[in-house]
Amino acid sequence: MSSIFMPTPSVEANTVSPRDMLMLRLSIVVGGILISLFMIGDLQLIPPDLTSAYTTNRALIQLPVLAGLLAFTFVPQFLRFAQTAFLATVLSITYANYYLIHVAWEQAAFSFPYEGTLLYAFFGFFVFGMKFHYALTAMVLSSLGFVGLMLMDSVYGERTWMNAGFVAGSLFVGVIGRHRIDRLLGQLQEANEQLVGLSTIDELTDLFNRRALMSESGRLFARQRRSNQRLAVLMMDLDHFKQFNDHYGHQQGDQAIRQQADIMRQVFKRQTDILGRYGGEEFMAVIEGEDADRFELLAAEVLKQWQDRAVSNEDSPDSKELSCSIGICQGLATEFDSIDEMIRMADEALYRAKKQGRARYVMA
Ligand SMILES: Nc1nc2c(ncn2[C@@H]2O[C@H](COP(=O)(O)OP(=O)(O)OP(=O)(O)O)[C@@H](O)[C@H]2O)c(=O)[nH]1
Repeated sequence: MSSIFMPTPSVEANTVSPRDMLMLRLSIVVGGILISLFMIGDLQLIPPDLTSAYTTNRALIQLPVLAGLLAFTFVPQFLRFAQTAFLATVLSITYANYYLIHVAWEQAAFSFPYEGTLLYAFFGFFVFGMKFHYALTAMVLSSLGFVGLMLMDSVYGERTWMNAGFVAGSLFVGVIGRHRIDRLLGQLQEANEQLVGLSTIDELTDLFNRRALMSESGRLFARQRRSNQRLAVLMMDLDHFKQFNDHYGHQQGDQAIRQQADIMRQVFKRQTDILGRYGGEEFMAVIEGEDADRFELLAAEVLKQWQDRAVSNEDSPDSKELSCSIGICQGLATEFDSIDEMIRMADEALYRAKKQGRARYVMA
């Protein structure tokens, strides 16, 4: 879950799904509704001479602060400053509430309830999803503000310091809860990344495995088709690899497979190039490009890299050095039905390369 509102350590706060954004806006509106509902209840309870101060505080400070946050969510830079905005919002409405407690005490000796402090902070911690450090800052500043208020006005009589302790203690529990959630989300994200790695990467070569290769190349094909661009599928297969394996052993065979992967990484360097192990000693590269010549040059470079390495293959009936054969299918994506068709044609070209004597490439 890559969201700024349910943050994870490795995710920067610059991407968020439209659904998360909608949920955030809805929660701000719900916060506004809650404050409005409190107003209806409070106005029945507070002394009449406090009505004006109370209404001004709620309607002209607290609700506009929430409205400001809501408006800010529509600003393009919001994601960069979301956490700061949450902190500022929580502190603004909390301190507005402190002011209300102060005014109620001063004007009418009325002990206005303090529980809003907890509700506002918890709303920030768990509904907005404030990160741990922001939640900690909110806790410290809210607690200090409350203690300052209690030093100024003994609003709750002999329960004053008990209430102050209750506020600070509750906020502390909230912050610890936030910390645990952040840690668990971080662990979840890590496990998720490992699982994605395991399910997409071939262990021996670190290239894409067949499943990932198929889905990534299908995606590239669709993209090239939409923009009527060219792409190529190169199927590569080590020559007489059975003899190599039988002669040098399976571990050396694995080493040769890794070498093929290294060669591919050296030759196909573009970020958009999709490289994978199709199975056994068969490999595939799916690449985009402007002209067919480039694809041939790349295939020739793979062959040359094997020549340069001069890895012996004693028992090979042809050349005594390890080589690979390549089948290429290239063209505008719109000329093909699917990536599967291109793979099939590249495979047929590979078969012809084998038939024609191996250590070469053949165009479909
Ligand atoms: N060491 C090792 N060998 C593998 C692996 N996967 C497949 N092989 C071996 O690759 C060999 C493939 O043999 P064949 O399909 O007969 O192909 P070839 O001998 O390369 O012959 P041509 O493709 O016609 O040139 C088999 O001996 C497999 O055991 C692997 O992961 N590691």
